[in-house]
Amino acid sequence: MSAQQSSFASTIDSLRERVPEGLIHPKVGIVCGSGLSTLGSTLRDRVLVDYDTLPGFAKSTVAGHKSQLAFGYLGPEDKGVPVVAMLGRFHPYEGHTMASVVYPIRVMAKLGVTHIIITNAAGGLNPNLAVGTIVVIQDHIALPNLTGFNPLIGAQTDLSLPRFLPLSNAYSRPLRKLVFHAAHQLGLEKSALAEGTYAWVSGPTYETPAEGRFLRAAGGDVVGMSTIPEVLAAREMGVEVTVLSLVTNAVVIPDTYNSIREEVEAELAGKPLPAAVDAIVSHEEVLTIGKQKAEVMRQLVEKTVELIGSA
Ligand SMILES: O=P(O)(O)O[C@@H]1C[C@H](O)[C@@H](CO)O1
Ligand code: HPA
Repeated sequence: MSAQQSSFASTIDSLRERVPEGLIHPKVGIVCGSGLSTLGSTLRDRVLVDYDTLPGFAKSTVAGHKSQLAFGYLGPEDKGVPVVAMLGRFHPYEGHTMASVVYPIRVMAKLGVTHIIITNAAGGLNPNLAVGTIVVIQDHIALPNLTGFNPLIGAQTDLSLPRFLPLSNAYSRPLRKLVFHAAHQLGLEKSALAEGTYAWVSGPTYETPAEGRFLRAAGGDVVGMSTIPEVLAAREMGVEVTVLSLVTNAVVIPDTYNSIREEVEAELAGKPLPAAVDAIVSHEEVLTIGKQKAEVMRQLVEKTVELIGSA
């Protein structure tokens, strides 16, 4: 057994000691993004496991991310679906290795989840996406993956997994359909839910205006610092994935820059100054919108889980 396999074995042994038989093999895994962990409090028969008590798990260091796995049932009493939710995730920018970032996803897959719903907070690149919109991700652009920072790089420790993973079908069409059915059943307005492409960046810096323009020109609708490693690990292990991105801020992409020379010349000539385009994004803003929209995200995830359970 490789060192990594024996680490998985001890994580799962440790979970077995604490999680009852009915919940230890959940059907659906959920990853809660920045400010979106309230879902954990609505699970029935909930069992919480702190990451720092689990072999192999790191600890999340980002505001708005707890460090707990929550097991429980989601959905109506008679049709409750066993789920496991990550209340808080790991990002490479925190200093975690890629192996640590995707470790919980691999544990979920080993416990038997067939579907994973991943949520995140993201910046809007597409000007048609209002802050507060939930975007069902249909594709991604991952500059880190294309430039040697792919979470699947490394010796193959499990030969049953594919070495060359196709990603043309990474975002399950049937699951995306269920999300739209769930939104319809909840009576959400059409504008509450959109579809788009997630651009993954490493962070922790937010984009410069030129980087935002570049990612938009490349086809990105939203930009964020997480999720893609989790998608890759889940797909490698044969799990169906859907991703819901909450637009928490608009990435400012000016068409042109205000010329400082023109500003100074206008100043010297006593003419009115052109309006400056200066919007500064902050994690506090991200968390505020996350909090405001946590309930609708929770309802959407819960209804989607219910539909997965009865599909
Ligand atoms: O974990 P997610 O992707 O929800 O968090 C986003 C990306 C950064 O971690 C942080 C930036 O505000 O929010
Ligand atoms: O504007 C953003 N850029 C990158 N990641 C983010 N996560 C929330 N907002 C953003």
